Amino acid sequence: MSGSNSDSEFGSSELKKEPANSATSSLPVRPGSNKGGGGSNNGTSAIRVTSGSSSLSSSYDSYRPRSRSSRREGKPEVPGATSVYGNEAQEVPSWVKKEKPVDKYDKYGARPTVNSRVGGGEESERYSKYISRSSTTSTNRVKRPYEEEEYNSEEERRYGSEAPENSEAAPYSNLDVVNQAHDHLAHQNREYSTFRSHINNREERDINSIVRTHYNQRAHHSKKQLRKNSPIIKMRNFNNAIKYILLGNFAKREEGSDKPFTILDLCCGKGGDLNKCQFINIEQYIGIDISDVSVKEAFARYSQRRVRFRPAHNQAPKRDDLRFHFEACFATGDCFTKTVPEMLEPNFPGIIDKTFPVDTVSVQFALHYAFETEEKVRTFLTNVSRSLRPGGTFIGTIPSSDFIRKKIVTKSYLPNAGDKKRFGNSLYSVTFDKEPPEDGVFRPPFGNKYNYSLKDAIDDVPEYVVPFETLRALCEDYGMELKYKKNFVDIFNQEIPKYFTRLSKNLIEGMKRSDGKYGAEGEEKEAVGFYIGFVFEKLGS
Ligand SMILES: C[S@@+](CC[C@H](N)C(=O)[O-])C[C@H]1O[C@@H](n2cnc3c(N)ncnc32)[C@H](O)[C@@H]1O
Repeated sequence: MSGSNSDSEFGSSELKKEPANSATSSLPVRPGSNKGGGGSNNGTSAIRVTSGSSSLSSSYDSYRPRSRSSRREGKPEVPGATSVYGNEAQEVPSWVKKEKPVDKYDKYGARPTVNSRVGGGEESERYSKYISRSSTTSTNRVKRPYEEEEYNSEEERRYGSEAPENSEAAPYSNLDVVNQAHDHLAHQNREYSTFRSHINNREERDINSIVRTHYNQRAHHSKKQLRKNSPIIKMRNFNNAIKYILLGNFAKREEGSDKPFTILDLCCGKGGDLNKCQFINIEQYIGIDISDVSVKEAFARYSQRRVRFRPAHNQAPKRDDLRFHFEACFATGDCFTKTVPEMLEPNFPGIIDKTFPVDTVSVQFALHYAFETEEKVRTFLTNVSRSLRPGGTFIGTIPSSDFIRKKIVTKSYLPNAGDKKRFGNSLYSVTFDKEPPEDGVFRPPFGNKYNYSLKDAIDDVPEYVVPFETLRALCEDYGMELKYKKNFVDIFNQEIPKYFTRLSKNLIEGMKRSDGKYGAEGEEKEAVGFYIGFVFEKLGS
């Protein structure tokens, strides 16, 4: 069973439930399984969400942070806000200048223009101090007027076809069909098809290629399935509850500050945490992921739940429970080899000056992909640390190295794994690439690969052990101090009483156990116990 967990699940009789929290009850949220598959290039691309007008300048306006929140109304704009990313960005953010639209922005929703810059160009040098090697950056710029259509159900808006095997994505090519007519009744009646990825020549591919292809395929697949029919729906709900709790407890706006409450979601997947961001009332969201299909899905989710009617000038926004009340932008990029400015600035000029530092950096179910090399982890932590304000929090979920060590030390391996060592159950499995060390302590701490499978979510994808003490020591190097670390089952048991009445009814009921209590049980409990949540705080003042 899981690493550390106590066994006191939260009993249904212990608390009286209240109606679902409006912020969490509409769109289904996805657990740590936001996937999508077949990638495009290694560079960056982005989607900016506009405030409803089709003009370019108004899309820039939508990122104006200090003019949108009612509690900030009347406060002047501060165009040259200080940024931890230093003086690299333009002195006057270009998006303040209201430039005339140019032709390349006219084809909303169509396949975007791709600009490629080879390392050594002006852009890569500009940020070179954040990363040791020169980089190759390509950008896809696309702008799309925000959706005003409403959907009767999540299914109604789904679209697209299966990502072909090895698809090296057609970025954003489906944006123009997100509203296509869809027979959602037929969709609901269809049998659930469990996800399996189709990746050729795995052995010859690097991790980025496998991960991107996998998550692109996953994103395509899940668009055609009813989430509630997933065989791991309870685990998804449980994982989501954990993320609500972590973000709810540790993502905070700066006390006494009039800056917008901002979250940077690195490896954001399909935007499964947008609902959680609404739940904690953020004001700005920035999501980046290497899977372009996932990013496109995140954008679609956001734009379909965005505030539908902008309030008349100077009026407070109407609280429409079905809509997100924060600004958002999305970009495609490799968070482990590229810097945040490299990934954002080409598409959102001035964003670093204007929006950073942020209050929280979130990395959910993804940091294990970085532990292939120390360099990737350091690049990632540079991104985290430089993006955070002092006192800001770095919140994440990762596989537990304690859990893995226990499995190794107790030799709790499954049979039938050939000459490899494998542990797990019918829901999840971990197969070590090489013979694991007998004491379960991996030396050196990077590059310790295993293949992870989770039914209907992750199909034999390479991951790397994250030795927690290594992560802690590295975070300290980057000026971040550990505040919290706990196994998922313990987090749930300790925190759910506080959240039971705040989370949506669907989410809570979706965690009901066979004994009438709430939480994970049986094989699911072991599968969720594989993970821990952590919080680091950025030091300084
Ligand atoms: C398990 S999913 C989690 C998604 C999301 N954070 C959530 O909790 O729902 C892992 C995500 O990490 C992304 N990812 C993996 N390697 C990445 C990289 N180098 N840069 C950016 N994203 C990456 C994948 O594309 C995928 O969307």
